[in-house]
Amino acid sequence: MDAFLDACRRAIGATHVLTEAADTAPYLTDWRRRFTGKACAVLKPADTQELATLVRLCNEYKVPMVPQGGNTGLVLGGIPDDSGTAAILSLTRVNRIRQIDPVNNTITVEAGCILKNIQAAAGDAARLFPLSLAAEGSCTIGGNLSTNAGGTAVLRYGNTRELCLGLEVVTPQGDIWNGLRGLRKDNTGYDLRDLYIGAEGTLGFITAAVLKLYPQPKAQLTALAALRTPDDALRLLSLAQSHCVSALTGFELMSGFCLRLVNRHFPDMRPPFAEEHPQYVLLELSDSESEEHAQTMLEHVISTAMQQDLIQDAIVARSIAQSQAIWDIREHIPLAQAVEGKNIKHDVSIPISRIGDFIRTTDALLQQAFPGARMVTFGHLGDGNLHYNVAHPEQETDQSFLQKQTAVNRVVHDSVHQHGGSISAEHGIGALKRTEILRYKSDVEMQLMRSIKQALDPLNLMNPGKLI
Ligand SMILES: O=C(O)CC[C@@H](O)C(=O)O
Ligand SMILES: [Zn+2]
Repeated sequence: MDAFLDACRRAIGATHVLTEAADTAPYLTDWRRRFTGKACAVLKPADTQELATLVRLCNEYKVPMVPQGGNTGLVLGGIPDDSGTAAILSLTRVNRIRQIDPVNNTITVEAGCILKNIQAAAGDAARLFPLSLAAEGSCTIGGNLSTNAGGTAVLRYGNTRELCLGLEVVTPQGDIWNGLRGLRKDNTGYDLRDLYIGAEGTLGFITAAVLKLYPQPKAQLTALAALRTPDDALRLLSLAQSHCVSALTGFELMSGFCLRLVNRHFPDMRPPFAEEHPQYVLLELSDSESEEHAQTMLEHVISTAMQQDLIQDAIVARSIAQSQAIWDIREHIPLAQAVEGKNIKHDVSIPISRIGDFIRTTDALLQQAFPGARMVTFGHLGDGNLHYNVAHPEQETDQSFLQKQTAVNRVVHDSVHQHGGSISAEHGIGALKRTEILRYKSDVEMQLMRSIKQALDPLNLMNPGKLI
């Protein structure tokens, strides 16, 4: 191990090879503090070349590698196991914006770029990079690509996969594949780009990407509606989609319990309604014409929904500050959950038409099996993606409830499966869901995935113990 670390120090400079406990600690525990792993070192290369050199060294010394970006993941995809054999390859210094091409509507960025910085660079060029999620101030695009992250604008712009035109990747052997093509059409063989996106670093490490840019909308409007049931929210979704078509860029469902949690832990944040309601929906419109046009569309949707008794109350933000206040409530749900205690997360997708039935059935099954369990149900309803998280009963501690994780997962994931859904919509599989997918994917599908892994990474050094 000493020889390996010395070689790493020669390759990237001793200050970028972290081995002291105080230096490595922030890289070893996940954001939710569910698990602390061990590593022989945290290696911080400056660029693709240095990363490739480190990967070659890891091959030579047979050191497993765990890639890490902003460490905001929710499924333990960027945390090593507790054997202490792996090296963490932190991409945070590989963070340049290489190029913006406003005519091609593309931006070329390195994996360690923080998402918010990419949005800002696009904004400076009068363009929009639409990927948006609560962790955008610290998550990195390499992690977004490796998990095929979703977020709050997938309804209109798609997930990270759909925003990516090309990749640069360091292969498991330490070669550099330059696939940084900014092409919208390219039918020249297997789509390696799509193979690497969502592979969670198990097939190689993404070091840079060409991303799509869009025109900036002329106006953005946010509204918050109060409703009785998820089924009413689905009817509202149909209404808003048929009236606003592609101008509807966000449609987020939040249960009354989610907003009570936010208010409990962030007392300034509460929905601006006189009474509490069972469900809420945040709608966002991005309009290419004008503020007035957006206003007219949104008011039409809301008044029609009120006439049809789909919504009980609603507020349309009149300023950027009001819009931000509504988004703040939504974005604080993950934070409020973290303060409340460690819950059992399920990031699921269900055919949109079956979501009402999924929530009703699964709530009842859980209440029967785990009386007092509290469902924190929210998410990107327009994408059929629910965060169906289960928090401990008030009379039980979170640690004691976590012991029941496998049994809780069984109820929820079996129900997801029965409703034709997926057990990971946007967070990935990581170490946390790795055994779960074995239950729901066919043997044929798992065997195809294993064959790909074996062909590309025969030594199993790339993020071992994750996904597959
Ligand atoms: O806390 C969660 O379960 C979801 C986090 C994130 O995907 C979100 O939509 O805010
Ligand atoms: Zn989400």
